[in-house]
Amino acid sequence: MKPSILQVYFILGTNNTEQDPLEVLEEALQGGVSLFQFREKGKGALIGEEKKQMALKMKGLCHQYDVPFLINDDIDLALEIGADGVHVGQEDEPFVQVKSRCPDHWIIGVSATNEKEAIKAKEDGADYIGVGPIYGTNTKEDAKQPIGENGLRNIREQVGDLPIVAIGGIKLGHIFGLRKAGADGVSIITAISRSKKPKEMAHLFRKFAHYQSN
Ligand SMILES: Cc1ncc(COP(=O)(O)OP(=O)(O)O)c(N)n1
Ligand SMILES: Cc1ncsc1CCOP(=O)(O)O
Ligand SMILES: [Mg+2]
Repeated sequence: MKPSILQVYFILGTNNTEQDPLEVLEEALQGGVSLFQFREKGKGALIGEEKKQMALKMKGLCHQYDVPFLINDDIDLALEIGADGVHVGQEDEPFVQVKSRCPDHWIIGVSATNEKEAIKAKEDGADYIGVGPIYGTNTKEDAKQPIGENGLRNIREQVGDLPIVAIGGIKLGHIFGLRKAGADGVSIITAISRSKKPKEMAHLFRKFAHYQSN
């Protein structure tokens, strides 16, 4: 997997916006997000057939824009609808088991909050790690204490060139510091999903991320 695919990694669930989630996703894709994760959990989250239908619509949109479509946590759904990958955390189905169930070409990401988790994910063969929360976030109810840019830097020092995406409370102005601390990209929910202009916001994230990488 090319690390540049992580440049602007947008995550969305239906409860992360007051707008039509499919419109928000399409705008974000038009703005230039490079990777997408469907993360349907928490209050009012869709389940069963409704969740599946939403996932299928989101996958269709992502593919129209040539953006890989990943699913958070729900490996069964990802396999059923033919996603392009999955993301799992430390409390989810173990990575090694997930890897053995999924096609070789899939992108499989793992969360890491500290150096030990990051090193283990690298040894296990994760395609990338989602490192955070970097800053405070209201989006994830069970989020750990923020690790800051120093925490990210320490993890980068331990994992060599393993692709890293930073996550948690990220706003546009954070990109430069995060790239400097070793992130290949940023993973965002609120800054795009609750923006009045998701397309413009996604475009700015892409522009900044791209500028920094050149
Ligand atoms: C890119 C990325 N990084 C981290 C996470 C968090 O995963 P997890 O710790 O399993 O928490 P939930 O998102 O499942 O609540 C992520 N989803 N994506
Ligand atoms: C899923 C997740 N994992 C760590 S923080 C977080 C939430 C990120 O959302 P936001 O960009 O709104 O802070
Ligand atoms: Mg999870």
